[in-house]
Amino acid sequence: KPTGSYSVYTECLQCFKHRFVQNTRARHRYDFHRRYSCQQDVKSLRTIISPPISKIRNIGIMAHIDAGKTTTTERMLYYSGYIRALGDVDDGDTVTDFMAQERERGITIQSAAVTFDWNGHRINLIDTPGHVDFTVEVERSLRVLDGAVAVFDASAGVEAQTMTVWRQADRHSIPRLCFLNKMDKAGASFSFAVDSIKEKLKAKPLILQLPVGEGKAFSGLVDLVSMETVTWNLHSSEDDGRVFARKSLTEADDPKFFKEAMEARNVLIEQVADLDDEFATLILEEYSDGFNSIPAEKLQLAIRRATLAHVAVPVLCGSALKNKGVQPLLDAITLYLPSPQDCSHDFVKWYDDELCALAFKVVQDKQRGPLVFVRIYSGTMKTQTAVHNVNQDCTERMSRLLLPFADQQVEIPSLSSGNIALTVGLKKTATGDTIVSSKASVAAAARRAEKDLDKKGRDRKTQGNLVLAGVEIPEPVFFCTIEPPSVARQPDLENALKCLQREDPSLKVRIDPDSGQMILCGMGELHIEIIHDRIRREYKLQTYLGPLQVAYRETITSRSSASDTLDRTIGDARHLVTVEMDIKPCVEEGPVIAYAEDLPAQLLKDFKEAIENGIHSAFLQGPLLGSPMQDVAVTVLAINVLPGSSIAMVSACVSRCFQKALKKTENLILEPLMNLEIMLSEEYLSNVLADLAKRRGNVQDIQSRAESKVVIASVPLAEMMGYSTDLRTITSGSATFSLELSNYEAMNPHDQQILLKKKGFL
Ligand SMILES: Nc1nc2c(ncn2[C@@H]2O[C@H](COP(=O)(O)OP(=O)(O)OP(=O)(O)O)[C@@H](O)[C@H]2O)c(=O)[nH]1
Repeated sequence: KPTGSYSVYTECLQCFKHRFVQNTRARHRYDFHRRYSCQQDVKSLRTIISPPISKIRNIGIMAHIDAGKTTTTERMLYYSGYIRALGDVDDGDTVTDFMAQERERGITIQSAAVTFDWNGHRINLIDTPGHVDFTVEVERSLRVLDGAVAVFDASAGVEAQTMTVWRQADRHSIPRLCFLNKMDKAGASFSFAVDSIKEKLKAKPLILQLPVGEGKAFSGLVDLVSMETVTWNLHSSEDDGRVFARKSLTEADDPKFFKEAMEARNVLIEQVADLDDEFATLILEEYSDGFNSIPAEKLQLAIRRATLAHVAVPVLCGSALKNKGVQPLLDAITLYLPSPQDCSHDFVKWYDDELCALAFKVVQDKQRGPLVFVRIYSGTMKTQTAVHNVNQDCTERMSRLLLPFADQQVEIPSLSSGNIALTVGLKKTATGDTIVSSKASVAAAARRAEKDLDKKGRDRKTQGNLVLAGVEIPEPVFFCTIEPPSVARQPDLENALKCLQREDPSLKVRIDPDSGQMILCGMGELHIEIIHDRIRREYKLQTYLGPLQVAYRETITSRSSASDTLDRTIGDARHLVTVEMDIKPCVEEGPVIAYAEDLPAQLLKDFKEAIENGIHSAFLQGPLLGSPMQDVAVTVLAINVLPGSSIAMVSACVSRCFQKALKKTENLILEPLMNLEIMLSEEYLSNVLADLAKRRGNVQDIQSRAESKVVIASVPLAEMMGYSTDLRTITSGSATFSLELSNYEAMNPHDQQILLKKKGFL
C-alpha cells in the first residue's frame, strides 16, 4: 500500500501570512542596519571559485519547525565571513528568511542553496524546507545532498517532523550529524535528547561533545575528541560568539568534570572501535596501554568512516541563538560529512567525463526568466553553451552561470563536478530533469550502461531510471476546481499553472472529463492555499477555488469476469471488437495486466498498447465515486478484432468491458489515513481527545515530553480539514501538530454509505 512521505503542515495560511507581514515590515528596517559583503568581498570570491572536489560539502539542514534551522544557518554565514551583521529570526532580518519573503513576492531570487567557505572547504548549504508542506521540495533537496545536519531543540528531543525527514534521508542514504540546539533554553537536556535519538530514530549516536552547563548555565562544551574545553563569553549579551577560547581540559580545572569527560571519551573510543575495524586494529596494535594517547586525528578519521558507512551519527551541541557551538559544528561538517567524491552514483560513471547535472529547483524570476538550480555530477558546465535536457528531449542554451554566495550571486564562466550552481536561460527545464552536454552523450551513456548492466546481469529495466536520475513524485491527496476571473483570462491561468508546475512538480492540473472544469491537485490544504495565493500575487489573477476535496480511491474485494462487444459502422467502415476479461484483487497498486497464454501473438503485438490504454483509462474512474482504482489485476482472456477496426475502438471496448466486470463485483472506497502528532499542554488534553473522537481518530499513544503531552493518533484525512484553526481554538493557540500520510485504508461500510450519500451517489 502506498505509504510515502507526505505533506506535514503545522502552520495555517493565516500564521504564514502573519509571518510574511512581520518579515516584510522588518525588511524596511533591514536595509538600514544590515551591511552585507561589500563589492570587494564579492570580487575576492572569484579567486576561489573552483575548490578541489574533496573540499566540497553539499549539505542540508533538516529540522522540526522552530528547532533553529534559520538561526543556525545565519550564524554559519556570519562566522564564515559572508555577512557582516547577525540577523535575528524574531526581527525578521535573516538572510534565508529575507529570501523566503522575496520568494513569496515572486520578485527575485529565493534561496535553494547558499554557498560559503569554511576552513578551506566550500560548503553549499541546500535548503530543506522547514515546513514539509511541499514534500517534493524536500525530496528534491535530499536528492542532491551528500550529507545533512539534523538540528534538534534540546528541550524537545526528536519531534514528529524530524522523524519524517530522517526517514527520507535514510531512503536517500545520506550521512548525518546531529546538532542539539537550544542548550541555553530552560528544560534543555543533553541526555534526554540523545536518548530520544536512540529510541525514536533507532540511530547510534556518537557523543563528540559534552555541554558545560545546561539551560541558563550553558557556557560552552568539551570536545571529547581533542579533550579541550571550548568556551564563549557567558555574560556579555552583545557577544557575537566570534571569539571563543579553546584549551586542554585538565584534572586541575574540575576533577569531577574531567573524570566524566574521560569516561565519555573512552565510551566514544570503544563505540568507534566496535564500528570500524581499521580503528580497532590501530588501538590493539598501537594504543593497547591506554586510550589517552590516541591522537585526535586518528579518532576523527575513524568517526568519519563510521558516519559515511551510515553505522553511526556524531552528536554535537550548542545554542545558535546565544552564539555558542556553531564554529565546532562547521568544523564537524568539514571533518565528518562526505565530499561528492565519497558518494557513488551509478549513472555518473556512464557519462564518463561528460556533463551530467540534475536540475533540483526552478524559480520563476520576473526579470531573468526561470532560474534553475543544478547539481553537477560529472563534467563541466560552461556559460553560453547548448545543453541537452534528457527528460524533455530538447536542447537549450544556457546564458549565465551563478554561484549563490550568501545573498550575493557571483557570475562564473564554468563550474566542475560536485558543485551546485544557478543557471539562467534554461526555459524548458523543470525540477528533476537531467541535463547533459548533447543528445549524443546520452546515447553513449546508455550504451555504457547497457554494457555494464549486462556484465553484472542486472535488470535492464533499471537502466532508464539510472540514466534519468529524477525526483520521485507522490500522488496528490487533495483537489479542487479552479476558475479564472473571466473566460478571457483562461489562457493566463493556464500559463500561470504551467510555470508553477515547472517549479513544483507535486502540483498537478487536470481537466474534469464530465464538467470540463480545471482541477488543481495538491499535497495538502496549505499547499493548495499557497498556490492560490501565488497565482493572485505573482500572476495578478483572482481565481476561484471550489471546495477542497479528498482524493479517494476505489478497489474490489472479489473476482469477476465480463465480456463485451463493440460494433459500430462509421462511414463505410465497420469496427467490430470483442473482449473477454477477468479481474481480481491484488496487492500491487496496479493495474497489473496479464494475458491468457493462448492469445495469438500477432494480435497481441498489434493491439497490446490499445488494450493497455483502455484499461488505464478505465482505472481512472471507479464505479462508486468516480475515483481512481487500485489493487486490481486484469487478465485479458480473449480479444477478436475485425480487420479494419480502429485502435480507438479496441481501447473503448476494453474500457467498457473492464467497467462491466467492476459492476459485477463488490467495490470498496479507500480513504487516505494520516499519522497525526499533537504537542500540547496537559490542561487541554481531554478536549483535544474528545475532538479527535469526533473526527474518527484512533489514538495510539499519549507520551510525556518535558512539560508537555504528545498525542499520537491516526485520523482520516477527510476529517482534518481546517484542523489548524480548530486546534488553535481548543488550545488557545498553544498546541502544534504535524500530519503525514500513512496509507490508504478501506472505509467501513457505515462510513462509506455516509460518504456516498453526502456526495449524492445514493
Ligand atoms: N533559546 C533558544 N532559542 C533559539 C535558539 N535557536 C533558535 N531559537 C529561537 O527559536 C525560534 C525558531 O528559530 P528558527 O531559526 O526560525 O527555527 P527554524 O527551524 O528555522 O524554524 P522554521 O523555519 O519555522 O521551521 C526563534 O524564535 C529563535 O529565536 C537557541 O539556540 N536557543
